[in-house]
Amino acid sequence: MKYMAPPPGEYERGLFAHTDKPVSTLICEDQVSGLEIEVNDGQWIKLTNLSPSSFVFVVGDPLKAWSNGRLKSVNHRVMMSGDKDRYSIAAFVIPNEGTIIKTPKEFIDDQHPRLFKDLDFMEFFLFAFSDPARHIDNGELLHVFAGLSPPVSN
Ligand SMILES: O=C(O)CCC(=O)C(=O)O
Ligand SMILES: [Fe+2]
Repeated sequence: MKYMAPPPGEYERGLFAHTDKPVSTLICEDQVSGLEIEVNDGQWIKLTNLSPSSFVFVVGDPLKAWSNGRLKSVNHRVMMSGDKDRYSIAAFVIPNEGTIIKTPKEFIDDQHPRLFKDLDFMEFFLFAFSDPARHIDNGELLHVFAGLSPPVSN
């Protein structure tokens, strides 16, 4: 992906805040940082000074569902500053059509009640990019599609 440098002196959105809809994503960025993650108190942290051989592993919503919420699908975005364009590569894990994401029973007990219904990956993925989903907050899509209880905070 290529993100254009913003106008001089500006701090501009390159990619809107979202959680990933593939099972997981590996991101590699080239020289110019810009990837930010949202932490619990609503603060955004820029991932800076990644070595050129680093990859960022992003847990997607289906992996959060599989792990019964133990793995967090972090909200992230790209913000641009400075005068250089940014290049990144993202490798998405998309399972075969027909794959059902099912929480293993080992992740469910009295302290950790089941949070999500079994979900058909491709149905969820298509829903996430469908017209009705445009009116739903991106971070809520998993809960709207498969949540069994009110959303747990990320
Ligand atoms: O370009 C990046 O570093 C982030 C890309 C990303 O979050 C995505 O494609 O889902
Ligand atoms: Fe992403």
